[in-house]
This record gives sequence, C-alpha cells and structure tokens, in this order.
Amino acid sequence: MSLEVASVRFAYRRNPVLEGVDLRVAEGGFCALLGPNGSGKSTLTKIIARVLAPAAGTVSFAGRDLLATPRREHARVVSYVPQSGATPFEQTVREAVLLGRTPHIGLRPTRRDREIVDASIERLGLAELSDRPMSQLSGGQAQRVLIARALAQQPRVLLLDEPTSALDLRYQIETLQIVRSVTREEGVTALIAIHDLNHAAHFCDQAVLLDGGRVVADGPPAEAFDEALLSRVYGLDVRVSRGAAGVEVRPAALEPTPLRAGTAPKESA
Ligand SMILES: Nc1ncnc2c1ncn2[C@@H]1O[C@H](COP(=O)(O)OP(=O)(O)OP(=O)(O)O)[C@@H](O)[C@H]1O
Repeated sequence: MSLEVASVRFAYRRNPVLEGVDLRVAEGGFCALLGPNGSGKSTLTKIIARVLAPAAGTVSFAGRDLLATPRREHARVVSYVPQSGATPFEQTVREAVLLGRTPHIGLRPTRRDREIVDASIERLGLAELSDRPMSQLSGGQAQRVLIARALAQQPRVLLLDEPTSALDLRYQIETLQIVRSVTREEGVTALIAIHDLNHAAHFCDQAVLLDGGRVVADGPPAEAFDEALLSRVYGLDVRVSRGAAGVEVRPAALEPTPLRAGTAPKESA
C-alpha cells in the first residue's frame, strides 16, 4: 500500500510546471516535498488533492486510481491542508473543524463525529479557541484550524502545503511532531511541502526535491541531501553536515570563518 504518482505532467495555460513527476511514498511514510519557490510543490499537492487535474499521468493509493475515485470517497482517503485556506468568517473554530467530517457524515454529525472533532481541536492546542469565530484568529491559529480539520477527516493520505509557514517555532515543531505521530501510530501516509530543509531532515523519512517541475532527488534525507545538488538547485552555496543528530544544511556564508594565519589568540606566558 503506497501513494504513487507516475509520469504526472501539468501546465498552467502554456506554461509547463510539472514535467513528468514520479514518486512513491510508502504507507505510513512521512515525505517532505522540497524545492525552490516556483518548482511545482503546491501544484503537485493540488493534483493529488484533486484541486487541479493533470494533463497526463496517474495518482494512486493502495493500487486505486485516486483521479477516478468519486469525490466523496476520495475525501475519505485524502485530506489536504492548503497553503492558506478560506473559511467563512462567521464560522467558529469548532464548525470549521467539523467540516473535516463531511465525507463521513450521514444526515447529521453523530456523537462520534463530535468526539473526533474535539480530539483534533485538543491535539492542535485550540481548545480554548473552539467557540471563537474564525475572523478573530491570528494567521498561525487559523493555520492550525486547517490542520485540525484535515486530521478530523481521518484520511489515509495527508497532504500539507507549507502548513507551518505562519506558525511560531513551538507550533512548527509541535505540528511536525503531530504529523509524524499520525504517520507512525496510525499508518497515515503524509506528504508535506516545506521549505525548512533541516525540519524536513529531522521529521521526515523521505525527501523529494523538485527543480523546475522535475524530481532531482528522492530518498532518505541523509542520502538525498547532496551539497552540490542543493547548492545548484537553490542557487546558494550550502554545506551539508552529517552527525549523530542527523543531517544538517547550512548556507556556506553562515559557516564559522576559519581563523586566518597570525590571528589566533596568543597563549599568555
Ligand atoms: N494559478 C496559476 N496560474 C498560472 N501560473 C501559476 C499558477 N499557480 C502557480 N503558477 C506557476 O507555476 C509554477 C509552480 O508554482 P507552485 O505554486 O506549484 O510552486 P511551489 O514550488 O509551490 O512554490 P512556493 O515555494 O513559492 O510555494 C510557478 O512558476 C508559478 O508561477
């Protein structure tokens, strides 16, 4: 059982953006989708989420063609956290999260649906805000509501498009920890578009690097992060170090400058 994207092509009008993308994320895997601005990460997540239809290629999960699955069934399998989401402003946090249950709900939400919603709200640290209108949230709080909504959907595949971009450091880490535990403990397959290479290396077990709409690296972060490749793709000289704490990427300009000859502090006699 895995999420598989094969030979996916996409163009906005005449502007080709994905040029034959292949990737496979094992069930329960946590995959980082990396690449510079404009490399096609959002477009690819939107195709898997069925916000956009590809010009060619296939997307499947557990062997099932996700592009041909009826929408409601697709929504039971795949949930998607967009880069920024429009929720009607008069909605409360709880109402917004309840929307995640839509593909599962019959005529009206059951007590179980409400329990799942409350658990998601609690998990994202939103309990105190649950009756607050969405219009009165900060950007980061609203982003956490979208994540809670996606979890309340209880998907098999979780797609997140830069879900931590508006979050402070604590919530960035907590959100990535939550997604990792959802993958490890519940076997959910997660694909996250993310800019922070070090967070990707720390939390994800697979890194896929896009450049100009093509996959240029795919593997465990420690293997996929190649100094020369990252420097070329990002147009910035970077250093990759591998230590006990894992792989780390830093701009070369931020490396400590070696002491020049003659500048070493003299030992006092
Ligand atoms: N609605 C659109 N119409 C036309 N072109 C678009 C549209 N959305 C994105 N593009 C273009 O498609 C390319 C890929 O965009 P995409 O948003 O997928 O990149 P990304 O890797 O997610 O970038 P970022 O890191 O900046 O979020 C870019 O050149 C972008 O300008």
